[in-house]
Amino acid sequence: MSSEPLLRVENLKTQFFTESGTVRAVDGISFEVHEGEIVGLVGESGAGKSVASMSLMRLIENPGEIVAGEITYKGETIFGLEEGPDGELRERHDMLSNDEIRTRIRGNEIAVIFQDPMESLNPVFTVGGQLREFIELNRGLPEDDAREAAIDMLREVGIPDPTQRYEEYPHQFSGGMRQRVLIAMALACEPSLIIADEPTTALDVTVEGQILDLVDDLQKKYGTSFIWVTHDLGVVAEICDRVNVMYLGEIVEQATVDELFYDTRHPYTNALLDSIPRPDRTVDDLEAIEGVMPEAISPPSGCRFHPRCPDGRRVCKQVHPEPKTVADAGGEAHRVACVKYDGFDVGYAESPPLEGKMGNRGDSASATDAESELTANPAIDETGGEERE
Ligand SMILES: Nc1ncnc2c1ncn2[C@@H]1O[C@H](COP(=O)(O)OP(=O)(O)OP(=O)(O)O)[C@@H](O)[C@H]1O
Ligand code: NI
Repeated sequence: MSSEPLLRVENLKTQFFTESGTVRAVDGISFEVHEGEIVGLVGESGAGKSVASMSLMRLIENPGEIVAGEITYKGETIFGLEEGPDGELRERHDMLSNDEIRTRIRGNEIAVIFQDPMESLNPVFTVGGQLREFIELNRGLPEDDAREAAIDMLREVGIPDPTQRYEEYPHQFSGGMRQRVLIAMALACEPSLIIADEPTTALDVTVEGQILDLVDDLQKKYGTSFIWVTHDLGVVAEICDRVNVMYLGEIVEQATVDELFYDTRHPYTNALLDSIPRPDRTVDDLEAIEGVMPEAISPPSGCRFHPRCPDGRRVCKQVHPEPKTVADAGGEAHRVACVKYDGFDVGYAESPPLEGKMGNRGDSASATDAESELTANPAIDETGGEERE
C-alpha cells in the first residue's frame, strides 16, 4: 500500500525493569496500520501482544518503559527519542504530551477493548449510565442527547430492547452482551483506530463468531481501523486483513492474511496453524507446539524459536534474524525472520541440524558433528539459559 499509514510503529522496544532482571517484552517490532484495515497481532501467551498494544497508547507503567523506537499516528509523534546535546537519548520535542495523549488521543482517536468487560465496566452503575457518561465526557453532549446516543449505540451493536437494557447492570448482561457494550463504548467517539485485546477469547465459539461478524459489519460501516490481538489464527482468518505473528517480543512473520495462510514461511507460524482446531480434524490430530515459550527475561540465543523449531540448525542458535521481505504479493511485502530462506545467506543449508531435531527433515549429513559439538542435554543451550520441555 502506498498511502501514508494511519499508524506506523518502528523498532519499538518496551522493557520491564524487575528485580529478577530486564524483561524484553517487546523487542524491536515494526508494523503499520492503514486506514480501514484490521491488523492482527498473534502469538502465544507472553509473546508481548498486550505490552505492544499498551505501548501504542503510552499506557505502560512502572517498572515498564518504552526504551526505543518510534510510534507515529496521523503524522503525530506518540513516541520518539532524539539525541540531546550531551549525547543522551531524550524524548523528542514534537512528542505528544501526557495531557495531549489523555485528552486528544485516548478514546477519541484510539480506543481499546479488553478481554474482560468487567474490568472496564463498573458493577455498581447501570450499563446505560456508564455509556452515557462516557459520551457526555468525550463528546461534550448534554445529558439527554448523550442518553439518546447511548441507546442508539446499544442498538447499533445488536443489543435487543436497548431502551430497557439501558437501565440494567453489567451482571444482568451475558458475556457476549457485555463485550458488545464495550464495543459500543469504543465506537462512541468514532475513533480512527480501535485496539482490541483478545475481546472474544473468554466467549464460546458461537458468541465469538457473532461478535466477529458484528465487528466486520461495523468496521465496514464506520471505516474504523483495528488492531486485533489474539492467540488464535482462526480468529485472524476470520477478520484480519494483515497479520503480524509475534514470538518472544519480536515479529517473526508479517503478511496479508491470504499470504500468511497460503504461503506460510515461518516454522512458528506453521506450528500455530497446526494447532488450530479444524472441522476436518479430530482433537487427536491437533499438534501442540512442542515445548513452552521461554521467558522474555533471558531469551534463547540466535533465533528465539530455535529450541522448539523442527527446522532448527546450528546456525539458528548463532544468528539472530531480522525480518526480511521474501515475497511481494501485489505490493504487500511478506516479511519473515528465518534464516532458512534465500537472502539471509548465513549458511543454513550447510549447517547441521540441532540435536534432538535429527530425523525430522532427513538431512543428517553432519549429525555426528552436531552431536559432538552440542551438549548431551537438549534442554540446555549454549547461552546457559535453561529451557523446559
Ligand atoms: N508489569 C509487568 N512487569 C513485568 N513483566 C511484565 C509486565 N507486564 C508484562 N510483562 C511481561 O512481558 C511479556 C509480554 O507480556 P504480554 O502481556 O504482552 O503478553 P501477551 O502476548 O499479551 O500474552 P497473553 O496472551 O497471555 O495476554 C511477558 O513475559 C510478561 O511476563
Ligand atoms: Ni495479552
